Amino acid sequence: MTEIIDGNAVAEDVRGDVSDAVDALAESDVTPTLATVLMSDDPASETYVSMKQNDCEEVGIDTVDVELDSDADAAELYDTIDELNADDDVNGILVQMPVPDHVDDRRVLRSIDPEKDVDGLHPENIGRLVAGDARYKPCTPHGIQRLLEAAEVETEGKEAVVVGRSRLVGKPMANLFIQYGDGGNATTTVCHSRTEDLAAKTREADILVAAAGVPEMIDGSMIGEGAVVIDVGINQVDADNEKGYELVGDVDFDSAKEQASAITPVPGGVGPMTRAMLLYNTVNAAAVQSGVESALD
Ligand SMILES: Nc1nc(=O)c2c([nH]1)NC[C@@H]1CN(c3ccc(C(=O)N[C@@H](CCC(=O)O)C(=O)O)cc3)C=[N+]21
Repeated sequence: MTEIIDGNAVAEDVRGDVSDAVDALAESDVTPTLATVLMSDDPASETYVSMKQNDCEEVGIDTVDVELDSDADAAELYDTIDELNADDDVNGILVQMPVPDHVDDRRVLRSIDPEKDVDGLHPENIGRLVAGDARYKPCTPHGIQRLLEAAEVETEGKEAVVVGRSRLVGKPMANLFIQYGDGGNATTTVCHSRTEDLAAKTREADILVAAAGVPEMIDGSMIGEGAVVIDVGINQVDADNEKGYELVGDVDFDSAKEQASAITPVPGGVGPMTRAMLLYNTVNAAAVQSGVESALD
């Protein structure tokens, strides 16, 4: 039987740990605060940001909610970041990606105070991650590590194949797989849009992470028997329902499930874990900034 890895359940466990850590910080009069910054009219981005705020409320993290017009000057966003950097009440800053084309997203990530960069995307934090000295692990790859751990999937000595080389997922995921220690020590291949004979690579995977952002591009014929399949895709495709769309992954679930020993669904797989690890990073940020020990490792 193929195991369906339940991201909602594992995320609930993480939120429980986070909530306990928030209670412990309260004894030192510390309340973690996350600022979310949204500069987009995209309904999906709006939904994700409001989900992140609801998650915070559930575990006792305060939020600051900044929304900028998508056609505002880029300077408004840079100024907002400067203000949040200077605000001692704010422990974590998340600028929802993507930002509009007229904004330099690399400058955005560079300007967030690295200690408040709970997304783990500042060059200093990426550098530390690659050096094996991570401060905040980027939320999606970190969440995937937790999912693999929860499903008791060994990575050591295994073939890990990551499809996609994004800043948010593919690059940090591959880096975590090659690190020493638990959740690492995997022989790692990164595939992308220029890879020749993708299927030959993906079929070799013991652990396959699909993070290319192309709906259902990985089907059963591309998966080796018994592989563990982690689907990072959250693609909206038109559908004949109330919302007018449905979410599909980068993996064709039905055919992939025939081959895999374990697989994450979409929705209910990686997505909830990404949000849970943001809470985790925010609590650790609050602890570090207030000089209190965090109950989270
Ligand atoms: N600075 C930044 N950090 C991010 O972490 C970031 C970002 N920008 N931009 C966009 C992506 C996307 N992302 C998601 C997180 C959770 C779900 C999620 O919880 N999805 C639910 C379903 C949601 C639904 O029903 O629509 C699930 O898969 O079960 C989705 C998408 C974070 N991202």
